Amino acid sequence: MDLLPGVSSPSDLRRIPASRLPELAEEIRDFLITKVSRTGGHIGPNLGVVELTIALHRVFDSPREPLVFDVGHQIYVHKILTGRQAGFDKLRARGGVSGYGNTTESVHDWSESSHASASLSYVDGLSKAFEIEGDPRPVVAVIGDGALTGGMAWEALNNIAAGGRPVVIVVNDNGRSYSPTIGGVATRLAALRLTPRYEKTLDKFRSAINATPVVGPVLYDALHGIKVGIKDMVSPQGMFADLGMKYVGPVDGHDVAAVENALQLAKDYGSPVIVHCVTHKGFGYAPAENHEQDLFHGPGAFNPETGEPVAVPSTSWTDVFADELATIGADRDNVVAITAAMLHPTGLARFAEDFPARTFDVGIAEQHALTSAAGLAMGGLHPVVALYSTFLNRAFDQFVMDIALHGVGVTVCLDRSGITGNDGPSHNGVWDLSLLSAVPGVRIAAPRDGETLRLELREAVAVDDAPTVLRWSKGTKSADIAAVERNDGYDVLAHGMSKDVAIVTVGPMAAVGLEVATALAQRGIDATVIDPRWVIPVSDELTNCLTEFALVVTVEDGLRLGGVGSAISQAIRDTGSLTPTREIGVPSVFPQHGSRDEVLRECGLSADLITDNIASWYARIHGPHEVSALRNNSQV
Ligand SMILES: Cc1ncc(C[n+]2csc(CCOP(=O)(O)OP(=O)(O)O)c2C)c(N)n1
Ligand SMILES: CC(=O)[C@@H](O)[C@H](O)COP(=O)(O)O
Ligand SMILES: [Mg+2]
Repeated sequence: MDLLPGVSSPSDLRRIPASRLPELAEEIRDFLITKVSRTGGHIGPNLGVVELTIALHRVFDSPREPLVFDVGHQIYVHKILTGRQAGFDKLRARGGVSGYGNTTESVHDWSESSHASASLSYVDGLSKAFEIEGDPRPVVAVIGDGALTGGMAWEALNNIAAGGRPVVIVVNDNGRSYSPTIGGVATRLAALRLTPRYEKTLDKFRSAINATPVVGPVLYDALHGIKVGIKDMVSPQGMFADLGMKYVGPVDGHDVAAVENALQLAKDYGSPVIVHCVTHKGFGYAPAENHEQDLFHGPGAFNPETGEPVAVPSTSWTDVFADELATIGADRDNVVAITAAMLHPTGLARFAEDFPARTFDVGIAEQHALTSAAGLAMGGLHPVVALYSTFLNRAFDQFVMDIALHGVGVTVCLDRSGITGNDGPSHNGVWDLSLLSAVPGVRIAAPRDGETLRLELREAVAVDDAPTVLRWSKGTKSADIAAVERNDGYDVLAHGMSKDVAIVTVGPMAAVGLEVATALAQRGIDATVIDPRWVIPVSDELTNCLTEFALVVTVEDGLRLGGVGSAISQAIRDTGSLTPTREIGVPSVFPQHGSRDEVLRECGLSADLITDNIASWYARIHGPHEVSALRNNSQV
């Protein structure tokens, strides 16, 4: 009889006999493959933590003893074991479970952010809180080898190691981020992975001691300290011991009993301890295990039998960037590329293939990526840093103080800008325009289609005395939209017959702007659609053009507060013009996961809602009589 349907809480799990846990693990794997093949998601990372998560919930009493998952993309098994199996039919979609932690879904979840390398800081804080409250309960972080390459993890380790509090850090070491994890930390972990003899020694030691009648278990505990000593001798783990952290492992992360033993040891230890679990991303599912690029890190929907993708391939914004950067790389040998452990997702794989010596994977280390880029630029090169927009947030200071302050020629290319949707609030790339428009000297372009992306990327890498930024959305690129008039400071995409309304669109909102203009015309309102291309700084040419209109509306897939619209309105006001302006953008909220279109609509960024708003603003500003007169004129 299947076990999984009977598990809706960790206490249900703990009632299952240890001998049947491998069976449960297989049921969970089948569940994951069946569900995630339909919805898409992080199948690889979650197949790698099935046994680990079972062991976690058998040893620790969640939620009283917190389990914090780093990034949270590997949290599906935790959700399956904490009463949320039904939510997987709509995983990452509206009405289903989110793809990361979600405190609204369950008390078992702690962090909702999908930004890596933060889990140790959460548990540092939680452990300090419990200590102050006189509560000796342990806290647990599960952090991947990739997330361990993020600087924040080491800031936290520095604090945890000195604190003496019951913090258990489970290193889920599968040797991968998307690609093989880079750097000294990864190399050290790999060396540790090669010393499995430690676990065997410990097992023999434990079984010998525990076999001693009566005094065995007591003796085992009493010898705990010696075992720790043995650990230090048997397992070279200077990396953590030097920090004052005890170390258990390396443990076979797919052996539930071995992981349970190691976790119990760590829990009993009562002070900061690392449990090093060696796992395999995609474990138990051949299409994932054989997927060299990223072991099915986060595919879209796929055929469960073959692993083949279901979606029909289309040209993405990322594809256009990848192609154009490789072409630029051939023309300009001083152009180099930097990724923060996302070579393929950001489109740098082609450049890396053509120019391996000019491509740098710095690990999940966006702050370092930017300041290293400043160094590369100071050294005479032109770095192109490719990130997802949301991950730039954590490197804002480095952008301002290490790049912009020095006026160095670094180009930052932000993929997944704007609303991404299914990856939840922490993945939307909506802060970039507001944050960066405040930076002195920055130049920001928002391509509206593939052609303008190519053009603006070339323009960006030609600038060597200021930071340049390009930002584009997730997924299929917009159809090319030709300008009906091209000026230095802006493109006109559609001319109205009068100066009723100017709709200034940022990037891919151009297509929406043209839809709105057509709809307004049917209501007797004339709209001109304008794409600034380079949206920050606002060009004088654009500002002067806009002051001639009766109403200026900007539309951007980014925060309304402090976005491009704010900058344009301010530029118009600074001329002394009284032209009324309105800014349409993403409100300052954290929208829940859903499709991009669903979330854009909720934010008021759908063509019909924009049309209604512009019509009502126009009527309110210019009076209904004028609108009807206009309507009469336009019918002439
Ligand atoms: C700050 C930040 N940068 C980039 C990412 C994108 N990202 C998500 S998972 C991942 C790899 C994580 O590797 P690891 O921690 O080893 O976990 P695994 O996928 O191997 O389980 C990356 C780079 C992120 N979530 N956060
Ligand atoms: C976990 C993580 O940060 C990424 O893997 C995220 O899921 C982005 O996925 P896409 O590449 O599909 O936008
Ligand atoms: Mg990993």
